[in-house]
Amino acid sequence: MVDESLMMQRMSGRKLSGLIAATYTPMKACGDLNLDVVPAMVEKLLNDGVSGLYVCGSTGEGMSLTTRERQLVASAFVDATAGRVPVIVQVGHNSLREAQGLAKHAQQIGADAISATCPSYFKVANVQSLTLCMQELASAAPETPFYYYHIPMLTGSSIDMVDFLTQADEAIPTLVGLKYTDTKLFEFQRCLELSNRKFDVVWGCDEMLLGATATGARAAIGSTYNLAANIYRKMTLALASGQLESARQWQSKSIEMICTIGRYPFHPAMKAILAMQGLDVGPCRLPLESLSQSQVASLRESLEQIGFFQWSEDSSKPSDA
Ligand SMILES: CC(=O)N[C@H](C=O)[C@@H](O)[C@H](O)[C@H](O)CO
Ligand SMILES: CC(=O)C(=O)O
Repeated sequence: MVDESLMMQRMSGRKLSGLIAATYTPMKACGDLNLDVVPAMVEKLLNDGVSGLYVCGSTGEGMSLTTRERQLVASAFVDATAGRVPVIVQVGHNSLREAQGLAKHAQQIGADAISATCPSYFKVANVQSLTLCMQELASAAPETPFYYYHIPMLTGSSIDMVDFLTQADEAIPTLVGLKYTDTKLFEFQRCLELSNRKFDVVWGCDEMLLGATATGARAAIGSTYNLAANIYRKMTLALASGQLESARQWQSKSIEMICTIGRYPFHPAMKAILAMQGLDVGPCRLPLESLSQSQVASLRESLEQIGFFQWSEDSSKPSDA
């Protein structure tokens, strides 16, 4: 049975805020999980000032893991975090039954929230169908806040999110908001402003965080907050103190970093950068062209050239770097 009072308590105005890292899933060279590294990953992120973790998302390769592995990864991050920041577990699956199992497990281990993409092999074609799918999924974790994960570039379902929030509000009692990974700032703004700012709509495109912050974003979930949370924090601080030009320069550093990484297979390159920062999280699960030694060397050189290692670590202004 749904414990309404508990639900109300958990959801009463507690919105996410700040930078939430979409964590990598650490693996051994052979491709098996390497969960021993999780505590060190969590400590690094907390030291970097990250204010939440998003586990088994796109960055964490949730879709490439077995159900059991996803449960183990979720438990490892929840345990290592020990309540210091919220942990959101991504439970989307092409099989809604599997997704329900993951949702139930996430609730049992005490995840602060769950989040899910829609099924994507057979496309979810309209808002009614999306609402029904997510209702079925979220009902398996009736005491855990739910964020729908809107990422049309990967799911192929670009359903209007204002329509979805409007319909799903009643149908899904645990729905608290969205992880919005698209570039339509106007749609994001409408979602934020819907029903007297009822929903927690979290921004998911790191290279446009400045625009999203100006639009009203209070929280962002992304992959590059694993590597360079610092530059985004400086950007947000600059914006908050009216230094728009400086804020723009920090966003421009983020774009430069992402474009540099984007010249290589993206996720393996991100994992290689974490290794440069002292955290060996191994290869990716899919054979996504692991970087050769010479590619790692050239990635490092390109990052040095753009000043990445200075501006992701020190506290100087971008113009001083
Ligand atoms: C597809 C994907 O992984 N999107 C992430 C968030 O949802 C982002 O954090 C991007 O990785 C980031 O914005 C770089 O393009
Ligand atoms: C980046 C992101 O938000 C994800 O990994 O799902």
